[in-house]
Amino acid sequence: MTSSPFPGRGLYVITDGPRADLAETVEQALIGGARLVQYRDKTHEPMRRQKEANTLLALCREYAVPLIVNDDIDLARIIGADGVHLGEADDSVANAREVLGPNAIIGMSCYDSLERAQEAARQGASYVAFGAFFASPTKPLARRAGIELLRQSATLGIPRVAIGGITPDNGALLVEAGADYLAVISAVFGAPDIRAAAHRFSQLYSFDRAVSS
Ligand SMILES: Cc1ncc(COP(=O)(O)OP(=O)(O)O)c(N)n1
Ligand SMILES: Cc1ncsc1CCOP(=O)(O)O
Ligand SMILES: [Mg+2]
Repeated sequence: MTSSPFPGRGLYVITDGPRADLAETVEQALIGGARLVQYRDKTHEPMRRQKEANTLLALCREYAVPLIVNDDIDLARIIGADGVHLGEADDSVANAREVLGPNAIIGMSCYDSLERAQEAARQGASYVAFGAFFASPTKPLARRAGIELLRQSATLGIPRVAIGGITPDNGALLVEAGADYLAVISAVFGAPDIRAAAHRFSQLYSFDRAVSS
């Protein structure tokens, strides 16, 4: 099974539900340095979801940042998104790859399980996500993971994303432990200044940019 590489490390912002200023807030996060965007909307309004996802895709293209759709392989296919994020309630990596093709970015939630991550990598996932590492305001009942999982998964061979209650302050620990991306909702989209919040997260990876530039 082929998996698709995708660039770099950094801030991975995830939207959370309908909001009138969705596109503006995502643009602020992009200006602040977000390197991946996920459209996550747990409602069941297909027309609105498709319209919003299309708008975000056009915006992400302007900033050359991939757009990932949460849960919904069909929506990702219909709008031509860069990929999909799957959880334990969703379809398999293999099926998503079949539908979206070899270049799609396919992410898989692995919660606190190294075994699940190894299986996802074997099936051709582009990245795995662990967490929640901290108490999440967005998903208070999310299963918790320990930071050691990031060190234990160092040899997986695909990027590792950390999620759950991450702030610019506690995020440094996760980056140091090996998180390639920090996936964040509330500490970016709930911040009074979204661009500044995104910039603070991006700074946690500024060493990478200094090395690669
Ligand atoms: C990057 C990233 N990591 C984890 C999740 C959570 O996925 P899941 O467990 O399927 O939960 P929902 O987000 O669908 O509620 C994610 N979306 N993104
Ligand atoms: C979708 C998801 N899965 C585990 S925690 C979480 C929510 C992350 O949001 P926040 O950054 O607000 O904790
Ligand atoms: Mg899901």
